[in-house]
Amino acid sequence: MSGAESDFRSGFACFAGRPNVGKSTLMNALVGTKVAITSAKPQTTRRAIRGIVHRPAAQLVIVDTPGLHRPRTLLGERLDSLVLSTLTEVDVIGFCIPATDPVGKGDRFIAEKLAAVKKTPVVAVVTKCDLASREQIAKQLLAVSELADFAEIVPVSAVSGEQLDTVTDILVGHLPEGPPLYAGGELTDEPEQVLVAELIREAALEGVRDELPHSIAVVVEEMRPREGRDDLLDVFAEMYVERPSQKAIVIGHRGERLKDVGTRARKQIEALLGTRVYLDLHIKIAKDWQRDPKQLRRLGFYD
Ligand SMILES: Nc1nc2c(ncn2[C@@H]2O[C@H](COP(=O)(O)OP(=O)(O)OP(=O)(O)O)[C@@H](O)[C@H]2O)c(=O)[nH]1
Repeated sequence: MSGAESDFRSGFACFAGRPNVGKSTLMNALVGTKVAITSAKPQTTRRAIRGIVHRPAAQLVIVDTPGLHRPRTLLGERLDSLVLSTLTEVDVIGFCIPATDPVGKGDRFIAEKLAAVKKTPVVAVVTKCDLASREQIAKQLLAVSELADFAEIVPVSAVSGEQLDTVTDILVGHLPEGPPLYAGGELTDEPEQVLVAELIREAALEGVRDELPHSIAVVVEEMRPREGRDDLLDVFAEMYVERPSQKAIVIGHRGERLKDVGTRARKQIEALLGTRVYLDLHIKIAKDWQRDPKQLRRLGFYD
């Protein structure tokens, strides 16, 4: 490795914190205008990626933390392996606490959970500082310092942009040395429907990748909030295989496999979009779609 390469740092960060503390806004502000929710996954990491911060000497990949965003799952029995594995897989955790609210029970609860993930350093990020006075910020920094033993504490405002670079620098400081995980151009700006389709395809391929390496395509026909419910998104998707024998594999004995695929895909989609999802998934046979230009276009593979 050359000297320049060995100075390069790359790795993963995630943000935790109570709802509404400004995690999404901060992530988007750090990533800049090129916000990309992408499901691209390096190596074995299977997390939804929020965005990638490119620096001359570093690449910071911000991943979503399902569960720790939402009190329902946080307080429920679902502070489960998914959340914990995300927390242990990242190189640094940003714990967001707003400057505007007193430190409370919810913050303490999350702080304890984060402290239990001993392996991963936690940086406390005091958000929304544009809404607080200097004294308020100073007091909050002190209160936060008493909450747990953080690697660092940094005040920031995603809205005014104050200290955004500092937050990035601090997070990057906790990344290991290593080459970029993504090429600059690899950062896609794909629409959500494409990402959702990709998550369903991934779930369908699990366990049958060898049998059906390239034969599954997924198209999300429609995504819309359930009428009268602002917490539920209906996702209508079609999965295409090339032959009846493949359909049988995907469906599995008594439909068990398809049910599993639906459940796993739904969880991933919920984590990506941060909302509850009803997934309506059907399988269709598109005979030899890989060799048919018209079908390829329909399935989203353009020349
Ligand atoms: N003034 C100000 N408002 C902010 C800032 N960051 C976030 N907000 C606002 O706070 C609200 C919540 O922000 P989000 O980024 O959605 O918070 P979140 O933590 O991702 O929320 P959940 O998705 O519910 O977990 C939004 O109305 C934001 O516009 C900030 O730095 N300054």
